[in-house]
Amino acid sequence: MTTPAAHETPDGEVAARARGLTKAYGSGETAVLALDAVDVDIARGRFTAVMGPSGSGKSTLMHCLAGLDTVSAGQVWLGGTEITGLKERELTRLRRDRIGFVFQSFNLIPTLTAAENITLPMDIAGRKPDALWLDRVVDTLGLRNRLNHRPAQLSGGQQQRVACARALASRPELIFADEPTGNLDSGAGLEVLGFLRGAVDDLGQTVVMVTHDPGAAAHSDLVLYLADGRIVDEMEQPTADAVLARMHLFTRANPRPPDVVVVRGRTADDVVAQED
Ligand SMILES: Nc1ncnc2c1ncn2[C@@H]1O[C@H](COP(=O)(O)OP(=O)(O)OP(=O)(O)O)[C@@H](O)[C@H]1O
Repeated sequence: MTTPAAHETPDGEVAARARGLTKAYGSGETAVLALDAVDVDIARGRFTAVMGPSGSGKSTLMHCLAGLDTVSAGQVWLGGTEITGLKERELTRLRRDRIGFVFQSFNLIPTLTAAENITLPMDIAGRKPDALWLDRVVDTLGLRNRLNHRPAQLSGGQQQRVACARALASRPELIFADEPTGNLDSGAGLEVLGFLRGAVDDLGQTVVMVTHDPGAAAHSDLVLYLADGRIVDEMEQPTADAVLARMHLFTRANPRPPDVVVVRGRTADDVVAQED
């Protein structure tokens, strides 16, 4: 590994960790506290969804965990590497070598074929893809017959599958997906979510997905709820109904969630019972 490890995290099962993660934009009266002393562990080999109202800090959390944004205070680790304090060049290398990204808008290069798009980050890095792994990724994502197509010749769902394959190609430690189904119809969205689920279950990958969609979050193992820059709740083994009920609880009963977590539970019935 080329990136210097400053401090080791105590737990090898954690793919990413933040302690006291604080991010403020601007200063003085116009300052915005996007993240307010967040502590979070992203478990290795799991699918974690991050939800919360618009402006709650979801993208900022993802960007800080991925080393795309600097932090105002606190520490972030990727695996055993503390990334807070790394120089931009080191961060660029770390992102390239150890993190995969899937964006809402696919971000494919229109002049390249699907195959070329998939291997582009590794080509830029001068790394040779592991052929067996790449084969497995291409087959898992059902792209075998589309490898010579350019993005314009592919449906939205197929383009996002190419983007997923690109994120997986280097077998990264962590994949961040920011609203990966936001530009897809529900059928194509379900397909992509199924593939992200498969990347965790069948390929042993770790996925963190930002989403507004309870149906998408239901594909994850764990939902983290952000509000006002803080993690205010979490839900294991979510269902779409339970996620929806929890969202309603925050927006209807507690537009500004309290300091402490007051509601835990899995089903809509649980939430209604506690509201009563
Ligand atoms: N570059 C920036 N400069 C100033 N303020 C910013 C910047 N980026 C984000 N913010 C502010 O930080 C807060 C958190 O933003 P963030 O984009 O993380 O929220 P989000 O939960 O991802 O929202 P959305 O669901 O709408 O994408 C918001 O108040 C936002 O206006």
